[in-house]
Amino acid sequence: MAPQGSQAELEFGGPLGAAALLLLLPATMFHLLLVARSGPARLLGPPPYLPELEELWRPWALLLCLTWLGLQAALYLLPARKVAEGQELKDKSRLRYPINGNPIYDFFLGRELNPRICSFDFKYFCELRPGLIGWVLINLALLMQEAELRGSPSLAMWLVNGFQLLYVGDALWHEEAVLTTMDIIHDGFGFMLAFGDLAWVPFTYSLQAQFLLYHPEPLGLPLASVICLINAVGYYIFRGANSQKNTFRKNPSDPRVADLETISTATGRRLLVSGWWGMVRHPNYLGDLIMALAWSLPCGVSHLLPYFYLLYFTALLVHREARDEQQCLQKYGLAWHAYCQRVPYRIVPYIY
Ligand SMILES: NC(=O)C1=CN([C@@H]2O[C@H](COP(=O)(O)OP(=O)(O)OC[C@H]3O[C@@H](n4cnc5c(N)ncnc54)[C@H](OP(=O)(O)O)[C@@H]3O)[C@@H](O)[C@H]2O)C=CC1
Ligand SMILES: CC(C)=CCC[C@@H](C)[C@H]1CC=C2C3=C(CC[C@@]21C)[C@@]1(C)CC[C@H](O)C(C)(C)[C@@H]1CC3
Repeated sequence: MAPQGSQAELEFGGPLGAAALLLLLPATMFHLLLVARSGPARLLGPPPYLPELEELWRPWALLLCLTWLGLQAALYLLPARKVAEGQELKDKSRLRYPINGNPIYDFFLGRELNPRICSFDFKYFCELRPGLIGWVLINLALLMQEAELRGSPSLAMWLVNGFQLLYVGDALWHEEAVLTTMDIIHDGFGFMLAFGDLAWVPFTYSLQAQFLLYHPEPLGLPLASVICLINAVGYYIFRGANSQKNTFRKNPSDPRVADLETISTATGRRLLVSGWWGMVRHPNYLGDLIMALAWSLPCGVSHLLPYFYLLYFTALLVHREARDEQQCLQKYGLAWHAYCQRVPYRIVPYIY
């Protein structure tokens, strides 16, 4: 988390940006859900209707959410699990004093870096399990609803379910890699991650399946094969890049990465300058974006709504890349400049 106090560099547009996002994120999520089930499914138009307040309050829905979190928390606490050591955190041994923190900014980004009760780590717990598995369950429910409605799920629905199941399965399989993300090391546990993990991910990441339930899209085998190929290329780049960096960070002399070219930094850590990380400075983002495209294509091109994820995700990754760049510049100084000269493109080769 950025140091607190007057010299702290504020991110996300500071308190004003944080206040805007506090309102915009829930509003966008409701808008998308209302629009997805309307006939015209117009992303940019007003919502077709606004539900009454009573419609938004169902005691059993709250009970369901709490049961879901409780179940995930119980599984998380199971004693039969591997204990992994995390990265050294940015706040190391420094004491922090709550002087003049901006309440809106702090509420959005969170003051506490890794809030825990005993061994229960709230941020780590929320980052993966309830939201990501919830997303797959919502997708599955929509697939079954389509089967009830139309006799069988459409090919487009199968593709969207399959691609996103692969993505979530991959995240859970490589669970330990989450410990090196900026969310765990750098960001506090505030509204952004709590809302992002528990509401935004399951409800907006399942938008394509929601759209398909109300707007069936006929899809032939040839086009479906091309879309599968696009997803496979994206996944290959995403997994290849993430695994290469994780292997290198764990053990630079691992035979799978030992031959790659690197540059030294003053911290003693080295930076990869060949392999995936010699192509662009964020090859994993490129793979993720290609997959995002493959998740939207089964929904056809008649509506913008199924492409919302691709648009939002592009903005999120461009912003995230800029934040990471800033942090790496602070960490590695001149060595980072040398890396940028050697690998000039950030995400898309020869374009960006
Ligand atoms: N679906 C979704 O909503 C989202 C998905 N993601 C995905 O999460 C994954 C993780 O992304 P993220 O946490 O942003 O960060 P990255 O996995 O890209 O990690 C960035 C860090 O990697 C290290 N690094 C950078 N360049 C090099 C290099 N050349 N050699 C060795 N190490 C290097 C640096 O840390 P250090 O040197 O300290 O190791 C840097 O801070 C990505 O695949 C991304 O696409 C991310 C956000 C949202
Ligand atoms: C502005 C806004 C909507 C903020 C919320 C952002 C969060 C939804 C994302 C921030 C980083 C994330 C990651 C994943 C999911 C989305 C959030 C929480 C992730 C768990 C998805 C699966 C990947 O394999 C991953 C584990 C690498 C990834 C980590 C980052």
